[in-house]
Amino acid sequence: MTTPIRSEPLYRAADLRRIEAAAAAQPLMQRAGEAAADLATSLSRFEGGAVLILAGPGNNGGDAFVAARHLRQRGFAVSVVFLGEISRLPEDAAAAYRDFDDDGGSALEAIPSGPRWSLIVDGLFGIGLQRPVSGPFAAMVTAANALALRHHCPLLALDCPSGLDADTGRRCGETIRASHTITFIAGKPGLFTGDGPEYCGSITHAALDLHAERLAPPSARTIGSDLFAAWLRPRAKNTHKGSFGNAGVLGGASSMVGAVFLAGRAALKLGSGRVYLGLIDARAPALDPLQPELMLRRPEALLATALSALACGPGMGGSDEACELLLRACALELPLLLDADALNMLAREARLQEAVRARAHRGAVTLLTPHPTEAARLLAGDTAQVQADRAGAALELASRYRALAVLKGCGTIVAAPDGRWFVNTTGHPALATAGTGDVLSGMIVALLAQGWPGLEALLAAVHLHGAAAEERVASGCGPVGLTAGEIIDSARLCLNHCPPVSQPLDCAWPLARRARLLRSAWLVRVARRFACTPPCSSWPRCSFLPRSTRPPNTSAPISPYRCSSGRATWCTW
Ligand SMILES: NC(=O)C1=CN([C@@H]2O[C@H](COP(=O)(O)OP(=O)(O)OC[C@H]3O[C@@H](n4cnc5c(N)ncnc54)[C@H](OP(=O)(O)O)[C@@H]3O)[C@@H](O)[C@H]2O)[C@@H](O)CC1
Ligand SMILES: [K+]
Repeated sequence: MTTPIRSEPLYRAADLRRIEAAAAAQPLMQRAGEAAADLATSLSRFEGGAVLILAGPGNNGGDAFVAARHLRQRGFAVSVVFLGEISRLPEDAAAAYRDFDDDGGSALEAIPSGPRWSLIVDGLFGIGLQRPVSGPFAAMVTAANALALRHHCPLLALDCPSGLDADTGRRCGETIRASHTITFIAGKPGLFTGDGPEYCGSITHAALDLHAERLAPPSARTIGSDLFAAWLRPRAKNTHKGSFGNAGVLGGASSMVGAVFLAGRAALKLGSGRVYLGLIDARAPALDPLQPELMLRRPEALLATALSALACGPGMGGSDEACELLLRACALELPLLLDADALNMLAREARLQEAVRARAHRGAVTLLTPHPTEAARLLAGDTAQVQADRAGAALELASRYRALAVLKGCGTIVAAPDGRWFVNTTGHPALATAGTGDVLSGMIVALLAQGWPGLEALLAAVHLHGAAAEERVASGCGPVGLTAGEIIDSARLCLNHCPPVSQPLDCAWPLARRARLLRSAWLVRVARRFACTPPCSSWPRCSFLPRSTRPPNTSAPISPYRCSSGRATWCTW
């Protein structure tokens, strides 16, 4: 399993500007360029090989000039192609160019044809991208992508791939398809949602000696198990099935009964004490032979059952009967999850919308889990609009329906009506198959039934659902042909292996801070050993992952490179 342990802060460009302003006195561009050069050194296919660096007209180009100078000094054959006017460079970038020039470097106007590139570095645009990449910039992006493919060399993007909107994850014209991205100061939401994961490759974070959260509150967070670890309590000994809630699933119109079975099986295996299914199809079987623990009922009987939480929508259809059942479900005072057909009915029926909003007034939790097309229906827009700003769409859903909202897809977004939002970093394209949404609904309702709060249940289920797909693919079951039902056992495995809040994480920082205050070299050594994996020379400036929270059996390196200066040596994604 490669489940991220810690949630990380994410900043939109406007919020990052606040951090940059607060730290304006610090040589951030020098640190960014140096961290980029460190990573470039470890990525380059040949020591001292030919490195192509693209520099743009803003500060992203400045980072590129600093990196170029360092790489030249380390013996690489560096070619910098600069698109812009030197006289119009911003102040920091102009200084970076002068240093590069003074060091004997020169900027070219076109990509030289001779060398076999060992590495390509993209420093065209970062968070300052304003419009679609076109004209000579687009030609440069196309050429860089083609060269990286032809020369089988890594393509390293500085801060974010040029052409990718770092706020939204939307492609804006021609876009660099990076194999690696080094992102500065803090993560940006667009790297993790929409087109971001496809275009960023492997993401490394260089904090540039800043602690972003001390300078500005984050715009959002990635989902890590620390966000819900408090609810991962060991089961008490003196318990019984009644201690873990009654989950209900309502749906299963004619020819769509399987959706309810999938949700029900997932609810059972994610720990709900009892699971009841209400099937609309009058000819539905009375038993799930593969999961006889599930209790099948007529929908009316399900709504009369003492449930702890209810999911409505899997295979529900859109009949008048389904709509009436949904209205009755909305009147119940229990956590209510609406998915699939229930969302389509909600988009269509004003009285349902009223009923959902009324739940918020009564303090009843409602959760919506649309995919982008369902979200578009709920927002009376189109799918492209939703995908253009996934976080914006999820927040709008949460506020319009006064409900917790999940916008599914690559980099699932979880949004709360109070404006908080989260981006999931687990998952796999193997999930793009029928029934995986039903499984997610079952997982969520299981956690709700066990008494989890709505937001934590959503965060955990979304995170574990993605982790389960990764686990299935890693074990050879997929990506092609992975079925929704196969995810359920892995989700159970992931839940049972999910680490609760770790002690070292909580106690290492205070210990380390105290050590620094006391200037005790011995205590510092102890704190460092306790906290860092691997022990890191740049402590306490680096971020550390406690040994005990390292994902078991992970093949992914925690720290893919270690810089010679001991600066910015960490990667958490
Ligand atoms: N500030 C700091 O402290 C630090 C900043 N850092 C680095 O700076 C980056 C942000 O720098 P930035 O704000 O200068 O923006 P950047 O991404 O270089 O682009 C702006 C330029 O591009 C132009 N332009 C935009 N879109 C275009 C298009 N489609 N086609 C053509 N031109 C287009 C735009 O022109 P304009 O729109 O003004 O005409 C302007 O000239 C950040 O990502 C990080 O890498 C790090 O060093 C850490 C410290
Ligand atoms: K870039």
